[in-house]
Amino acid sequence: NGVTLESVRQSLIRQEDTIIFSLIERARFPTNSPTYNESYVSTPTFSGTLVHFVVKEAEALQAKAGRYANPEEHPFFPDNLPPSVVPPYNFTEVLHPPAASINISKDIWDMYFKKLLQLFVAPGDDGNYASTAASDLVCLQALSRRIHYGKLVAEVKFRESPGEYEPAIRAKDRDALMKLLTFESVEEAVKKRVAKKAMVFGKEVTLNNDDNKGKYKVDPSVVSRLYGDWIMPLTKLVQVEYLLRRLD
Ligand SMILES: O=C(O)C(=O)C[C@]1(C(=O)O)C=C[C@@H](O)C=C1
Repeated sequence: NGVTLESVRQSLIRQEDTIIFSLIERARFPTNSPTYNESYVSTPTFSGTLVHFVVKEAEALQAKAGRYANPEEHPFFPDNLPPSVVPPYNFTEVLHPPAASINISKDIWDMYFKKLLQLFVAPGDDGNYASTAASDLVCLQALSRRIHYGKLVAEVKFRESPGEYEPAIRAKDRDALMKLLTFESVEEAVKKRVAKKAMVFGKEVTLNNDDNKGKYKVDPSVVSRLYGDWIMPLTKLVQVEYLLRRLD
């Protein structure tokens, strides 16, 4: 089949649009801390935060609709998901089967709530907790898809030069694998491009030509930082995990 490093990079570039728009949508709301406070939700059947509740219930619904039959999708709460009600689609098998056991959703969840959110959301409370949780869900799913896409990136890299990767895989040498799969110049380009996209997508659009006064819906330098400090490192972690299992 026709996956190349070029084509997977094109997909990562396209996914930047989705991620940046999702951040812009979340940034419409202030922090809204009750969304993340366990004492806010009261039901005898669920204990946890509102965002946990919304993500779990949304995943149950989407599981029924077949979302997780796609190897590119990874639920945050994989335990006890209901079965799909739709017939299976025959997705082409590109990944090495042990890939299915890799799910770093927990790390993505922690990164998003403990690190990212406070960097691009203004403090405050406007009562829109349900919409806030719904926006978080969209961000989390976009980030998860991008980060787990590292499986495919790693597969393509392995296929292009198995001889380079095999010794490091056999030696279980994570540092060597990390070096092999890293392209500094690509990472620099990603950071610049996402900042530029944040400028373009996050501009106020008016009919006059008034300039934007340097105001954007999410700070372009923050988007660049999210990618450099969190999104790309987790994508690389997925690549290392994948490669370590590539010869199993
Ligand atoms: O483009 C690649 O080669 C990737 O592996 C993707 C990615 C990224 O996450 O954007 C990760 C590691 C590389 O150093 C460069 C970029």
